[in-house]
Amino acid sequence: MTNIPGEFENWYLDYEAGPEAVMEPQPEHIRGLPVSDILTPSDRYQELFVAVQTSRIFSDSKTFADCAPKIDPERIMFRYYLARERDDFNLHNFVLENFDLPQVNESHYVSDPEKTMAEHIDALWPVLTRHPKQHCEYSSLLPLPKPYVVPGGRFGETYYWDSYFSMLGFAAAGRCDLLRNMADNFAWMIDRYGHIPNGNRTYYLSRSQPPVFAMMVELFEKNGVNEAQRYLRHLKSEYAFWMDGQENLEPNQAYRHVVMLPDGVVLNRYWDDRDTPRDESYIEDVETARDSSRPSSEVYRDLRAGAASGWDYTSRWLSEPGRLASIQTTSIIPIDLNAFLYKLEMAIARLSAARGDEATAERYQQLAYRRQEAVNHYLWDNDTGLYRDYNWRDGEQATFSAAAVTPVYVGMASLDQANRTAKAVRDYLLAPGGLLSSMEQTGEQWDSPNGWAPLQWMAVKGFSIYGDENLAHEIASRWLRTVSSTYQQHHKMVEKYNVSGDAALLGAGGEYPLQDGFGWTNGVTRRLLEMYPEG
Ligand SMILES: OC[C@H]1O[C@H](O[C@H]2O[C@H](CO)[C@@H](O)[C@H](O)[C@H]2O)[C@H](O)[C@@H](O)[C@@H]1O
Repeated sequence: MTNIPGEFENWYLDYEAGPEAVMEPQPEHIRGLPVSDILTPSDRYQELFVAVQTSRIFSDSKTFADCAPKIDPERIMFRYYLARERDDFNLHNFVLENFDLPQVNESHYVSDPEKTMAEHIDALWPVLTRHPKQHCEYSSLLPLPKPYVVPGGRFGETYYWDSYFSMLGFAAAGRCDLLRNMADNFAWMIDRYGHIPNGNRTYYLSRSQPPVFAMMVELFEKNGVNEAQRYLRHLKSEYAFWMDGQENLEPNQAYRHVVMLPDGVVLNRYWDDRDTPRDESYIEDVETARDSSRPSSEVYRDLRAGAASGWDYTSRWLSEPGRLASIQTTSIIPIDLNAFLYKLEMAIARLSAARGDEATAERYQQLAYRRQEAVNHYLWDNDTGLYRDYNWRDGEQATFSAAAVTPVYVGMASLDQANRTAKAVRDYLLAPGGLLSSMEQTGEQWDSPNGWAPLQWMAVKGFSIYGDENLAHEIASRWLRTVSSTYQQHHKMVEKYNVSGDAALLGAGGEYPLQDGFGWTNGVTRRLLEMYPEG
């Protein structure tokens, strides 16, 4: 099979600062940051945490996980043990007296209906930007050295994979300051925590999210690779995190993110180091585990691994579509994760070669080719022409979903594979309002009828790289029509959309209400408007 390089054109970065070959890690006290609290709220507040979450005094389980204590947490616990013995004890009042509730900054933002959608998006970036000085001691928020952009709504912290798609919009708006700040924050987290967490919350530290740092770094590759060089060390550290433990595996064994297949090749899966209910979805996870006959710890681990995938939740991770308790994320080798890691291997190879380190370049290129071969063997179905996830425990391929565009997007597919993926996308996923997430309708938010900005972007860009400009333009224009008609009706951008029909509908499903803001929708839409000004 002939391969088409997954290069992006070096678009429009107007980045002036000189290249820095290495960005040395700096101890936190040098940067003036407080030492992070690595206890999550459930670790710290124990019985109080369980009481608050199970009594449902907040409709969203994330609210209490994001509360900041007004005084030292140990004193709060002391007060709690005394207060709860009293007959007139009121848990809700106790929480309000002892904690500050999270604020949603952009809820006060009033859209100007006169603004075009692009102007609205550009005006929102400052509203969605958080500054390091807002850190509260003992809150679950992890301080970051530089300003960062959040998705919006209940998501008041930075999110790993969302950020790449938001960054497309910063670049289109000429916000190179934000681009650099975001990339530097993620590099800093790799130094500080050994990986990029799901988001900058203590309760997100035990997992990561789809590894897209190599794609962020690629945004700095204008005029060769000089600007990207400063992140090479971080790319290697991130790779070590994802491959941790591979050297001790035997065939059919798995450890954290790595799985050894029967022929000795290693591919990756999503994972979370904890196996308890998620702090931010505590009661939801307890109820899901109750609905399963498996040990609760296994269900919790699979729910957490599903959150690490960014597709929380989807039929891709379920053995019985529509039944969340059948979740089996850790049994699945996902097509998108392995494509992102191919991209990471190729980025390390390319940046090492540019530095004259041929031995490292050669090693990572071989790793990438090996992964590509293994994906072709286990995750590519040549009979039907589909990329699918692979269940390594039962040795079967799963159903087709929009994740199949990822190998096209990263340049890992042959021309034949890309063309056959394009045909499958047209046949099964192209809907009037854009690209559906999957063919299943389960009530989960990463299934049909929902469409999400990151999936539209990877499809548009991927098919365009492989020369199918018709399909690329078709997806882009359908998506832009969906987003702009919703914007005209509601003057807002949201997290996900129902793309199944001609009329623009807001997305629904999943474990929390639809959020507006919204980082990655804004970023992808802004960039697509630039690529396709006529729609
Ligand atoms: O609170 C539940 C879950 O929420 C997050 O997932 C969803 O929002 C993220 C931010 O936009 C996005 O990255 C993810 O793809 C969405 O499914 C969070 O990432 C999960 O860890 C969390 O449990």
